[in-house]
Amino acid sequence: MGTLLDGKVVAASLKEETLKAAKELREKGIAPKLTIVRVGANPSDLSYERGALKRMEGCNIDTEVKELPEDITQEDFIKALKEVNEDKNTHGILVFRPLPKQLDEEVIKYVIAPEKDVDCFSPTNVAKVMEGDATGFAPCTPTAVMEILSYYNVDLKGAKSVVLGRSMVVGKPVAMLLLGQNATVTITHSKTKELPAVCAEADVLIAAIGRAKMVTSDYVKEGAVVVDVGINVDEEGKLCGDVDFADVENKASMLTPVPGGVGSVTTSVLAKHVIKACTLQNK
Ligand SMILES: Nc1nc(=O)c2c([nH]1)NC[C@@H]1CN(c3ccc(C(=O)N[C@@H](CCC(=O)O)C(=O)O)cc3)C=[N+]21
Repeated sequence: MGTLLDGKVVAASLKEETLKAAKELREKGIAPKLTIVRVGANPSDLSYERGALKRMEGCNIDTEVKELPEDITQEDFIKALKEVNEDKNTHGILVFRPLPKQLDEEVIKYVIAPEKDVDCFSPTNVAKVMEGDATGFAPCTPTAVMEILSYYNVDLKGAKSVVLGRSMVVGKPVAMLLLGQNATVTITHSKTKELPAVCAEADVLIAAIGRAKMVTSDYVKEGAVVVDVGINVDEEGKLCGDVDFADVENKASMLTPVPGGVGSVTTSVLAKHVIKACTLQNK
């Protein structure tokens, strides 16, 4: 079988860098802090929150969770978010999404302070991802994909990369990040004609379609690098990716597992972004 791209190893390497940077900030009397804004108590938000809080603790980053009622009005939500924007002790803000439907994300995304927006909610940061402007914050999950590829020295220059999925949280931004590393990028989705054949041309395949085990060996070229961004639940109620691991593992040269792949690096990227935000705010 191919090489397992182990997210835990990549996460540990990122944590080392982040801890060192946190220590240096604290020596200057600055305590890096992430504030999480959560509306209600959605299980997938809570699951990410648990992982994020644990990771921040391990990286010596302070945290606060601003828990808001499920039925909060748009006006009250904006007021609460502005308070976090203005909190001098908060350097990074993570707003769990999607927000409940009475809240209009198309309006709220302009409210979050771009310099504290560590998961790319603000259009300012979305634009910076498009422009390849490193002063911004790309979303944490696509950045985790890039960290894994970089850690394992996957050469992206000129590589044929295919992104399966076009969401604003993964597909589109990861395509821009790959392009930034000089990959040749194709974005595919559920309407793509001859989808398996298009994916099977990829040297590097990023699966972010959100359908359990959809990517079988007929989507994969012999020797391809396959990164699985999916977090789904299978028939047995177990966590699984978009890739049918058992079917693909002997065809791919490198492959991420789920769990233990991209998902386990995402919170380390979040921590890295909080440190970056804190450093930039104290220049
Ligand atoms: N602005 C924003 N950004 C997000 O990234 C975001 C969000 N809002 N809202 C909620 C969803 C949900 N989400 C999860 C991530 C990992 C696990 C998860 O299960 N992680 C496993 C690891 C999985 C693995 O290893 O692949 C763990 O932490 O142990 C769950 C949920 C992020 N989200």
